[in-house]
Amino acid sequence: MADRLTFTKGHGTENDFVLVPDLDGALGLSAARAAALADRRAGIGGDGVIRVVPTDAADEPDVRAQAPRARWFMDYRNADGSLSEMCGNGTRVFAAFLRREGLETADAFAIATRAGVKQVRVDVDGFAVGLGPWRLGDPATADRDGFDALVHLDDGDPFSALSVDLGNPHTVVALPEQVELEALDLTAAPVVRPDPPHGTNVELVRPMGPGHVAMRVHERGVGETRSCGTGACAAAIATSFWAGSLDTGATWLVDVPGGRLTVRLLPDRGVELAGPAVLVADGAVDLSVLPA
Ligand SMILES: N[C@@H](CCC[C@H](N)C(=O)O)C(=O)O
Repeated sequence: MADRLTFTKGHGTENDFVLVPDLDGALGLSAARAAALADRRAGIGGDGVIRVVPTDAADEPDVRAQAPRARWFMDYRNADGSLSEMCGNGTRVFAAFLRREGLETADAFAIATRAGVKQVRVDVDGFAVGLGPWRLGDPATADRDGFDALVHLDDGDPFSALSVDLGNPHTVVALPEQVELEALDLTAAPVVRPDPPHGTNVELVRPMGPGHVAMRVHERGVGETRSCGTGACAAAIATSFWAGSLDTGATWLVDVPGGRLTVRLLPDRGVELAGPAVLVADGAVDLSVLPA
């Protein structure tokens, strides 16, 4: 029998992931293998691939340093194989996997990520995860003008935008009233100026009412996805900033094509994301069809 790689497929508001358990850290996960697993025709299919690995077996010293506080590391790669620092929806699906497998048994625990240790707790609808601290990309420009970037979607006028860092980079567009969110063409990557040095995820946001926005997202390393957890936090933070009230304690509902997320703004630039996590299937891939 050929050697096989076991996996679990999961999603959070239809942001979908292939989870690869590497419980002794012996397996590793190359960019080419992650991209092959994420391929929706020749692989399993997903917006990202998450290796589940003991924190003390991580390659990066900054991650290994988190081992005393968090036992498991969410090693995240986008569908194109690129590394990302953070994935908000991924943290919930990762947490659901750890609990189902008995790797974490408490209702609250910490996980290691490239953006630092994150606290997870079981919540009514799934899990809630602290994703802070956040920061604005260029606070001086943002404070002066409300915006620090421009986003070009096609040949039309660019949209004003605000960069928000949640460990990974985001650029949030405030859509003018006459522009329909559903009508936007996100098949091509938006062009952002000034050019973000490490690329960016782009969120297009429409206010729906007090504490409520709708959002579509073009993810770095993927394309348009049906949800983005860190993007939902960035959307809530940017919308609060534009409204002049970064109220801690405020709760935001963020509607995405794949469902609804809840974002809570917390003191000291904290932010908590809550939403569902679904483990859909388990299987095994013949290693001979995957790149090393
Ligand atoms: N979908 C994720 C974000 C995944 C990483 C992102 N594409 C990046 O490169 O930063 C989320 O739920 O936050």
